[in-house]
Amino acid sequence: MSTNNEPMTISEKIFSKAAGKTVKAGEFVLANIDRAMTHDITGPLAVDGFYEIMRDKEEKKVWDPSKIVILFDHQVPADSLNAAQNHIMLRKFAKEQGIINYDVYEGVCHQVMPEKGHVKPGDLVVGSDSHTCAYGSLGAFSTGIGSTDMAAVFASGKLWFKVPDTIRFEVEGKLPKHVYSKDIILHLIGDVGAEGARYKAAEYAGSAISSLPMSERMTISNMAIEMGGKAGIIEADATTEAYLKERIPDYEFDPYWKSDEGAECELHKYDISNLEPQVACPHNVDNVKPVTEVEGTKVDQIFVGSCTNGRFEDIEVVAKMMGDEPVAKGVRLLIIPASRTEYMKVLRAGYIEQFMEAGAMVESPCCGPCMGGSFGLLGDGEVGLATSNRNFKGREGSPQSFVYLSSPATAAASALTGEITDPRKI
Ligand SMILES: CC(C)[C@H](C(=O)O)[C@@H](O)C(=O)O
Ligand code: SF4
Repeated sequence: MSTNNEPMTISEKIFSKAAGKTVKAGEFVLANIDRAMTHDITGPLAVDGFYEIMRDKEEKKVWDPSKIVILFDHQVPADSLNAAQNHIMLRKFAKEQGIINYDVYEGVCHQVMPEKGHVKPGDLVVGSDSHTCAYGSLGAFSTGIGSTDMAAVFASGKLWFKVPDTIRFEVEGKLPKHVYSKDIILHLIGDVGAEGARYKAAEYAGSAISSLPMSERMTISNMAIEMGGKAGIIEADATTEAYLKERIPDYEFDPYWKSDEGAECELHKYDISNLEPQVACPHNVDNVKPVTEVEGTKVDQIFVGSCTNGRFEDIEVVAKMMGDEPVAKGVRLLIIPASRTEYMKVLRAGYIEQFMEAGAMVESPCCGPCMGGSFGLLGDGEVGLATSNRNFKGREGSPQSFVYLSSPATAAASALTGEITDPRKI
């Protein structure tokens, strides 16, 4: 795509393809969207906005139904009359327009989108959800937009962007035992802060990233927004290729979709060989401390799930660490696999029986208590530990509650003791 030999970032390459001409960071472009995702919370407003835009048109059709995906995940199964009405409205819209619609049983949007093969390297993807940056784990430029922007995408398939600058995190070293990609991303966010990557495309590279399996890469890309990032990209490699070949029959690896050597970026280097498990403390995601500084904090509820850490691999870590031990007295352990597919893997491995024996609760795939809009809420003064991505005041229920964020391993260790516990000591 490049017309000269200047090195380009992967974001510049993707926006050049989407704009049909070579563009650089800082330029404003009208970009063609490859894929658009919306869900049960932000979808209804996008649909209303779409009809508003189309009000004078005789034919009120979306630009390309095959490029839109509608999912229900935040309030499922419908937990209020309002949610039920929203589901009805979106089902009707999807049917009329011929749009793919994953219903209440399928899972969390950011798990289902990659899982069902809706994203590939080099794509420009938008979703009306802030954690849409998760699909950067597949080498796409993927970002969250508002419902009114989504209405414009439904109508035209295009959206204005400023091509972002790049902030590149080169992470080297081998992860110590019981330390996971969640600890890496919490460490990075704690280091650069909640605004550290504002309107930049975060790129994650280096041996510590390229050695991660897809499940752990998704955790890292998912949380780019918690440092203000517009995207969170990991260039595609053999691991990505193997994941995509199972899902997109005609997928062919294209080495073009990566940042060129020497492309302009703000570079941050890390060595995680001695990284401790990390915990984000109330009430900000960048309030990150090593677990040893917060161990002993009593917890009332532990939530293992969400688009950040609700995959089979995450839940397996918990199952293995807990073994035959019960959940500590007085603690509620809530486990919610991120999708039906992940749930089935957990089921087939025998872990659901193990968790139920241990006194945990296992729920069908959904966002659950992640953003406090559904069930499993925290009451006044309660302390929650979660494997999700946000711990803002009131995020999981009462504004008088406290949410800590950690890896599944730290969550499992804490479920056994009833207090925040260093998984290396179990
Ligand atoms: C409901 C939705 C708008 C929201 C988001 O955009 O992130 C939610 O998914 C969240 O995690 O807070
Ligand atoms: S699991 Fe949480 S972070 Fe992910 S989409 Fe749902 S509410 Fe948002």
